[in-house]
Amino acid sequence: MLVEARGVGRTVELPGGEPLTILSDVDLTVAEHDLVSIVGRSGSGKSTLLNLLGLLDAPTHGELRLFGEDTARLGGRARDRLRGSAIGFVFQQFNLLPGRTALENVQTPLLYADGREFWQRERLAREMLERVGLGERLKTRPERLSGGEQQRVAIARALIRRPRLILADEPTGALDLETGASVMSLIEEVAAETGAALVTITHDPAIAARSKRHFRLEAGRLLPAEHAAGPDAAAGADAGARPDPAGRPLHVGVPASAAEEVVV
Ligand SMILES: Nc1ncnc2c1ncn2[C@@H]1O[C@H](COP(=O)(O)OP(=O)(O)OP(=O)(O)O)[C@@H](O)[C@H]1O
Repeated sequence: MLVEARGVGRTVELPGGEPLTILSDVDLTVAEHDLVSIVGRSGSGKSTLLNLLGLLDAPTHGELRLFGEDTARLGGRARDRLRGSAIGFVFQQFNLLPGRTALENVQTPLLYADGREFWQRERLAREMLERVGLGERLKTRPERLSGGEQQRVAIARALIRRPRLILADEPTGALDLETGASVMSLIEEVAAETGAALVTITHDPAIAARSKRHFRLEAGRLLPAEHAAGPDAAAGADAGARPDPAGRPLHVGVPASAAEEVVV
């Protein structure tokens, strides 16, 4: 199992000393090849949960095991190492280094790798950029690429170490509908090739519908999306068959029936 969260929560202390619970009692398991979506209103705790799964923050309650390891037992260096080698992040804002070429951006994670990955970083980065369809833009800087191309560079950078877990936070939030769908297809294809699991946080029901399992966060609690109420409820049972706002059928990467499967 890649992720096993049991009763996971996070409470922070406000400046006045009062506790604020941001997440509580989250139970979640994620296996290889899993495609999980999490929707939720602004402030419901989505980024907080993703930061826990990405070893960027630590839970204050419960048990979080990643790749079989109890994360509470990991020291700082072990966490950094595990994050770098096993987790790939894709963000809404592509977070590319300006002034560096696509090739340089994609190589960045390998600067901290050992052995073959380090020495062959340029070749690996070139292969990855070819894989995402940017083999002709290796020497181009992000500021001269379109949003969709920049996200492809970010995906190549996130996936160059073949992470077992891909965490995507609003990966299509800055892209138009069609570019967003093709970027999602690309992430899903690369995840399928490597057996990685993909956990996507999104406001977009069409993006959520592409997953196999659907959840929503409500005031810090993780619920199956079919129990949802409110504007994001469409990410649950029937989202796979919904037309997009322009009235076209959605390009979904999974059969509509898969969008109905909710497993907790
Ligand atoms: N360190 C912190 N101290 C105090 N409050 C925090 C802290 N981190 C997060 N919060 C609060 O916890 C809630 C959840 O935050 P989080 O960023 O996880 O929400 P989100 O669902 O990702 O929102 P959005 O969709 O707007 O990004 C918010 O109300 C936020 O202000």
